[in-house]
Amino acid sequence: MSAIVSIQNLTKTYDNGFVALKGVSLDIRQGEILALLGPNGAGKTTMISIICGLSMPSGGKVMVGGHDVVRDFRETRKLIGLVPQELTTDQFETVWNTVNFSRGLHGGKSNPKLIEQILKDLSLWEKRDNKLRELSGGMKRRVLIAKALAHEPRVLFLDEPTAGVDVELRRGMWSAINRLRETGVTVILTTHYIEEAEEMADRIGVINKGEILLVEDKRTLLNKLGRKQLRLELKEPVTALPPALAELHVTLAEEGRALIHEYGNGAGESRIGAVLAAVEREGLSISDISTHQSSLEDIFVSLVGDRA
Ligand SMILES: Nc1ncnc2c1ncn2[C@@H]1O[C@H](COP(=O)(O)OP(=O)(O)OP(=O)(O)O)[C@@H](O)[C@H]1O
Repeated sequence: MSAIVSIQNLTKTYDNGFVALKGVSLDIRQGEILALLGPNGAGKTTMISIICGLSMPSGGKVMVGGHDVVRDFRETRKLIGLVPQELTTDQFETVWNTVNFSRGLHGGKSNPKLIEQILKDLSLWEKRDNKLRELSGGMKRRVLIAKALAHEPRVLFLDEPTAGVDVELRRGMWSAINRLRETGVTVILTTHYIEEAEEMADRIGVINKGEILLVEDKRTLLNKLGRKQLRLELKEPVTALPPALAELHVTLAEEGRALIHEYGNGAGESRIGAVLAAVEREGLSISDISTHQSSLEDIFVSLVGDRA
């Protein structure tokens, strides 16, 4: 897949001397959903603002659809839709007018059929004649997405699309965003909800203190860094771990009432069979067995420390 957004060695130093981006390089692939995770102040908004031409880079280069975001600002802006966190448009305007006007603002020819489709996709069609102030918070957020889509961008940036939105609506927005991807739009979203990244993203980028810590295919990331844990509850607690089990990297937990065996790519080959056979040989009785796989959240916390 070719890169629709190419970021090379991007730096940003604010006027007060604060270095918000320290040489970020990243290729965003045509048609993917990329989730950018990072704690507060990591530099996500700074990076998006530069890509969207709202802020000047201090160094490095950003290309969108083959155009330089500084030199060819008009060209790149046409290709980009940005969904900010807050709705700043006229609250007394209707949904239809707000979205339709947004298309005109970007120089697009009137296209009522397209606006109708966007509103239907985002489940806003029934509300098209309502004023924005009459909508719920979740609906207002969807109006923001509709506005950004009205000029048919090829790349859509969503800054915290579901912050403060209830679980049901969040799921609705996820499916709306997935439908967008099916139409070939590249989606970059920032989120604090790890679950959102886990659910939606093809790739995950982790940014911290102005640096990209990693960008990885979601499945690869979970396989590479995710650990699995086998847990055996013992009927009778033991005071010491039999050497045969210690050799298999089994540890004792809960004051001798449980045995833990870590495996998975991050912790070497699985030797579950050998562990179970050794438990049997040692004459230990098991009352329960469970396994646990570390989540994206575990991985994220281990990458950026407790600032997540
Ligand atoms: N205009 C500015 N002048 C000086 N420093 C700034 C300015 N704007 C942002 N910063 C600083 O740059 C850093 C990165 O901010 P940015 O908004 O990009 O982070 P973020 O990852 O989007 O955070 P959040 O998750 O809280 O939205 C922060 O430490 C912030 O205080």
